[in-house]
Amino acid sequence: MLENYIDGKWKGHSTLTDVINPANGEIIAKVPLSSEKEVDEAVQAAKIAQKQWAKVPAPQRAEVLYKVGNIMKERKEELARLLTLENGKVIEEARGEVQEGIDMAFYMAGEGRRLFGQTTPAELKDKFAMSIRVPVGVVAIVTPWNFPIAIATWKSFPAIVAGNAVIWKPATETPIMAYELAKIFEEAGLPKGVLNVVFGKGSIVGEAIVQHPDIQVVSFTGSNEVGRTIASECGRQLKKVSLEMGGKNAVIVMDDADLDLAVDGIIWSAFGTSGQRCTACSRVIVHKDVQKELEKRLLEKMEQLTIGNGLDEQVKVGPIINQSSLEKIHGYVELGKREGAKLLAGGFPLTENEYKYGWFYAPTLFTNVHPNMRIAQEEIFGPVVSIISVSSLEEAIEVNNQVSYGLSSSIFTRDVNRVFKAQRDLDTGIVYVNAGTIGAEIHLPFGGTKGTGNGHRDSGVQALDVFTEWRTVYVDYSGKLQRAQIDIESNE
Ligand SMILES: NC(=O)c1ccc[n+]([C@@H]2O[C@H](COP(=O)([O-])OP(=O)(O)OC[C@H]3O[C@@H](n4cnc5c(N)ncnc54)[C@H](O)[C@@H]3O)[C@@H](O)[C@H]2O)c1
Ligand SMILES: O=C[C@H](O)CS(=O)(=O)O
Repeated sequence: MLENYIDGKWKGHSTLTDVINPANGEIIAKVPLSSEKEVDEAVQAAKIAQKQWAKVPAPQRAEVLYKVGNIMKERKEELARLLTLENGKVIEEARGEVQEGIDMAFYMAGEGRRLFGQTTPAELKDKFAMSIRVPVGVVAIVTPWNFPIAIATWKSFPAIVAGNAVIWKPATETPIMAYELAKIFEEAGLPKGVLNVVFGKGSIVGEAIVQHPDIQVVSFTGSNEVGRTIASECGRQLKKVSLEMGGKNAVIVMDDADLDLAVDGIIWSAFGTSGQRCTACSRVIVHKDVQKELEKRLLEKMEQLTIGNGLDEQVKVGPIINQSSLEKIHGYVELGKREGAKLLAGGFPLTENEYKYGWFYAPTLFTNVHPNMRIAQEEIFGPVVSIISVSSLEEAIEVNNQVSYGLSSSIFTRDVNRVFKAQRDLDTGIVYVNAGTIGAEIHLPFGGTKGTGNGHRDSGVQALDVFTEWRTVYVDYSGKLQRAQIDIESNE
């Protein structure tokens, strides 16, 4: 039975819901469905804690993150197995996700000794000017089920090292990672109230967070639908909001590409995590001269994919998170057929034998897809790929950019001129060259253009911009009143 973590105490709740292993339908935990009351309790605790936490020197705040990183490292295998149990992703990817969190802990702990501002000459004599980062106060993070620990670390670690207190609402499908991370923070000695975890529905706990007048920042990762609602409420309240949302990512394969490399990149990006990554490849934009050969090699590789329970080391494609996601994916496949795309492989849920009690979908490949079809425009969030044929690099870039999202893109080519044109013209926050669309590193900014975000970034030092304000400080040590903004000569 999981419990909320508020003001350094574990608090049970009378209303609970089941946490289900998507690979076999087993109930693996029960999680609170909290209310506005618990959100307010957490905010009141956070307000008190933050005042003290902000006064702790940043290098000391960072010590807690070093400890968190070390505990995560010691418990890496156990955390990865729990992650596979609640989310379904295959164990090697679960290990990779936990490692992202560990990397983020050490990276952000390093920021405790940097948190750089700027110093600059002042206009006037005997005057000093600088800008420094200051914490915002109480911040909220709202996270999705597809990367339940990594994304939480991308947000909570910069927030905490910068001197804020955090209210975290994890996705109800994957609360175990949140529970474990809170326990790790507790063991690492984080003062009470600096991190508070409130479990519950987005429509209740999420909305209460967004509405709460004492929460200064909402950092959200999830769907566009929810992101828009959050943004409009935050806009009404003039509350800072950082949004990381969906994607419709493409791999471009040019006629000079190493096709085997491109196939490996597509398979990994499209079917890894069963296509349930914001960065997943769901379009392949291929030069017409190599289309047939690419399709042949893709189909051969797809046949070798083992689908099943992610705890089995041989399995490469795990389950879909739940029944409603499975239905959404299948709905898009049926739509693609009606739109006139040609189904080359997959296109159905797996329901027999070992798949009977879980939610599995066969890796699916469409060809003859027109860029305007809905399957080529909308986020499916499952193992479904559409092949679109083009005749030139310019056309490939145009097709890539003709969607309302802008998260990740990739190009396979051996031509350095094409590489430089592509990285200049592809309208996405992340561009890969001769690699698939997934595999972000935590010390670089992560996020996208257009409908994927609102200009903020997770990860990298850029994450600190979400959780800090800039304070500009002028120190006049002349001992007399000097007046800026009037003719400097008159201040002689
Ligand atoms: N760009 C990125 O960095 C990134 C990374 C991972 C996932 N995603 C996106 O996330 C989506 C999948 O995740 P999901 O299904 O968990 O998304 P979701 O939008 O359904 O839920 C995300 C979080 O928001 C909460 N929520 C739901 N309604 C809310 C409301 N009205 N107010 C406040 N909070 C609310 C949910 O409970 C959950 O914790 C996909 O669209 C994927 O592309 C984006
Ligand atoms: O969302 C988290 C992932 O790490 C992003 S990626 O697909 O690996 O780039």
